[in-house]
Amino acid sequence: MEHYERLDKIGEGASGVVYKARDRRTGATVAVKRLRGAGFGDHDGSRLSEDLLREAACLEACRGHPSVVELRAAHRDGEAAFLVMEYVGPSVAQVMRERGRPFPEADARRLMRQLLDGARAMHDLGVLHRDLKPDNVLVDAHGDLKICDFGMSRFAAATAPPYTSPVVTLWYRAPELLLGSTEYDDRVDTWALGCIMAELLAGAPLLPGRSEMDQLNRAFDTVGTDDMTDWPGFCRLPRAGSPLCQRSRPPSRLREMFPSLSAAGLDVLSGLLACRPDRRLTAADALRRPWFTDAESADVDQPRSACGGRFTARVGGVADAIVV
Ligand SMILES: Nc1ncnc2c1ncn2[C@@H]1O[C@H](COP(=O)(O)OP(=O)(O)OP(=O)(O)O)[C@@H](O)[C@H]1O
Repeated sequence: MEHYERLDKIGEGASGVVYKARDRRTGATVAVKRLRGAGFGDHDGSRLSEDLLREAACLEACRGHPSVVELRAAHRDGEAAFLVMEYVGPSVAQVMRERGRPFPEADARRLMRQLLDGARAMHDLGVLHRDLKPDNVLVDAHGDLKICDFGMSRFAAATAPPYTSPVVTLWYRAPELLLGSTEYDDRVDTWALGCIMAELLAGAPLLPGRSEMDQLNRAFDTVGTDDMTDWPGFCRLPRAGSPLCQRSRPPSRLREMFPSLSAAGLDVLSGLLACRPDRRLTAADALRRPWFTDAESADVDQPRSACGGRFTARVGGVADAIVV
């Protein structure tokens, strides 16, 4: 890590501390995430190596997509493990806090197009992010978004269920996860994207629950249960017997909560926030809805399709150095 001069601390979370740094060889500003040190029961540091490899592998798979933060290097250095990434900018959470007011619909649509395009690409590659939230979406100098923090990610294609539960920060956690599902799919990410879309449009979190059951109650009260109990996977959910699932609920309140949102915007929001996972939009489905495809939105938004094409061709080679 001698190539990097550490500058300010820019973030800290459950999995590590993130610093702004300067690459002494190129002068480029980068972000260096130091993963948390080996803990109890990890005397040989094997968990740290595993965490580093998993996060690096998911980032590397998505490398070259304009909506995913770019991995530059990964290092295991004695007791410590580091991920070196392009430096992007503040998180959407920080930007929203400073802005203090909602985004207009056209801006929200442009941002959601970028996020859904990044999610579609990662899901096509078999990567589940599993922790999408405004803190894990960064805003670059052009106002474009990049998804970061793949610390909870997994290659779904490489491992069959059961998957770990719980994943995803509480306020963005899908109903099936709150009900204990271990057989979930990429639609846990699209639920989280629905919560982010609502937050961009409202300027405040949609479902700020205080506990898992409070979170589920808020989700059911806001979007309705969508006949959740008829979902074929429902009876396998560990918490299927919860009284919260038996209570009758009013239909979705999203229209009433977002009175000025266009019908096409509400169609995407309700589709991402469908309670039943089998009725929820995937990222690819969402991008095919009229909100994104009609002539007006296609003309007005900046579709980063040139970059999307570049991603299809994939950036050649691997990151600078993956040393574990
Ligand atoms: N490439 C980057 N460029 C700029 N800032 C970044 C970058 N990567 C991370 N950050 C900042 O650091 C914060 C923490 O990073 P990250 O989410 O990867 O760590 P974490 O320990 O997994 O956090 P959490 O537990 O909250 O999910 C981010 O919210 C963001 O503000």
